[in-house]
Amino acid sequence: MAISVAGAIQTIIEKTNRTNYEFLPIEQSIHRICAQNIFSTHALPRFDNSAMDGYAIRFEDRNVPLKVVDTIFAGDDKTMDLNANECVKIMTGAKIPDNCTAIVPQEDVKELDKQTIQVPSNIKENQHIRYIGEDVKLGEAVVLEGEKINFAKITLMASQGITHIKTFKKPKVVVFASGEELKLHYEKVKEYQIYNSNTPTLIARSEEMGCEVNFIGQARDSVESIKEHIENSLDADLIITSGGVSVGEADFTKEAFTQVGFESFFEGIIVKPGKPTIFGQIGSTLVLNLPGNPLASSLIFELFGKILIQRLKGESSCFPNTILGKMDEDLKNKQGRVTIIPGFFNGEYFTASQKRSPGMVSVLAKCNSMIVLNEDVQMIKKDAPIKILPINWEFFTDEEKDYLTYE
Ligand SMILES: Nc1nc2c(c(=O)[nH]1)N[C@H]1C(S)=C(S)[C@@H](COP(=O)(O)OP(=O)(O)OC[C@H]3O[C@@H](n4cnc5c(N)ncnc54)[C@H](O)[C@@H]3O)O[C@H]1N2
Ligand code: MOO
Repeated sequence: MAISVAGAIQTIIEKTNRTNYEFLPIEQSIHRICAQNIFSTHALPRFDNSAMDGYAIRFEDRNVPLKVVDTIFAGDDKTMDLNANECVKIMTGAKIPDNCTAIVPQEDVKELDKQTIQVPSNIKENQHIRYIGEDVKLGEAVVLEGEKINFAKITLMASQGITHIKTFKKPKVVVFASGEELKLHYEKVKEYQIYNSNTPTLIARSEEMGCEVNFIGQARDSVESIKEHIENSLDADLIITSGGVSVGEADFTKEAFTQVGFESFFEGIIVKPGKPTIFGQIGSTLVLNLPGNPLASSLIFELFGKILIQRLKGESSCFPNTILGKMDEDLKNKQGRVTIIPGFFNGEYFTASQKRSPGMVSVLAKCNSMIVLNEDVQMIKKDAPIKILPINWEFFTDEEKDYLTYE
């Protein structure tokens, strides 16, 4: 029985989670998912310090000549108090005297003689002081379980003296396809054969998403061959196949999966394209059977496969997020199923791809995003607000844009 889009997502979330972990040096943890809660053990700044090279003074002394009694450098371990009408020369990052209430930058100060300075009277109390804990408080969350490690989290961890971090292991994914008409790209094709473009696509996309992907060749269209490929893949967390899920007479995928103890969670999603998608498991290995049609298989991977992999990675952000844009021209739609429309978003307008039949191969090479229309949508008017889901998305463009924000 085919399931709704929302039901399919719910099932994927319920059936998928992550527990295996490994410890990594923080520099190698980039793009991995944190498997522990880390809280700060050092406040940042660790102590009140100067943000400028200049003079540390008591604010109440700003109108009188000040005697320079000492110099404090960053890294000095000096604890002191200022007496009335005294100041110290101080460097950026150096610990300030306990009762210092303003730093005056060197260039704002008038030297009266070698030992005496006068500061401008219009300075502000607490200026140029970086206070303990204003950046990171003691006990504040640094990285939480389920968060993705990016360069900025590495900054935070390094600033806390953390050397290693518990991360979820990369999900192990196996990708293969079946079909007598298919040849892999390094093989010779006869006139009646085509290249298998789905397997390399799904391998690349899974790898891009942070999986450890194994390539195990291609099954022939026979139950025995597909079974052999499945049995060889049962140490994986996820098997992704494409093709053979429909009702054709040469579609042996279902039969082969049944024979190795496949339990299905759903068979078919009420979505266009990609309705014949199947999701289930064999033992502890999850299985996503995508349709053979190349565009259908890629779009289903984008909407459902990515959620599945986010979950397998242990990432708490696993639901698709959207960006608001506008439709660049009227778009007609056939009602009945939730429909995935690939297209190109230029930062303001979304242009639906003219080519989008499920069997096409070339479509996503010219797209960077998609929209997902509810089943009752007949028409999206030009300029209507729409929710855009990124696909190939890096925030760069080939035309130079004015990126400044104006009042
Ligand atoms: N009578 C029906 N026929 C079909 C139905 C249906 O409901 N009733 N559904 C159609 C839909 S929708 C889809 S999607 C396809 C799904 O078919 P399969 O998943 O069984 O895929 P195949 O039959 O093996 O192939 C379909 C198509 O895609 C090409 N293909 C397959 N694998 C690859 C690959 N790895 N790389 C590139 N191209 C691939 C294959 O040559 C076929 O052209 O079924 C419809 N039919
Ligand atoms: O679902 Mo199949 O949608 O034609 O490609």
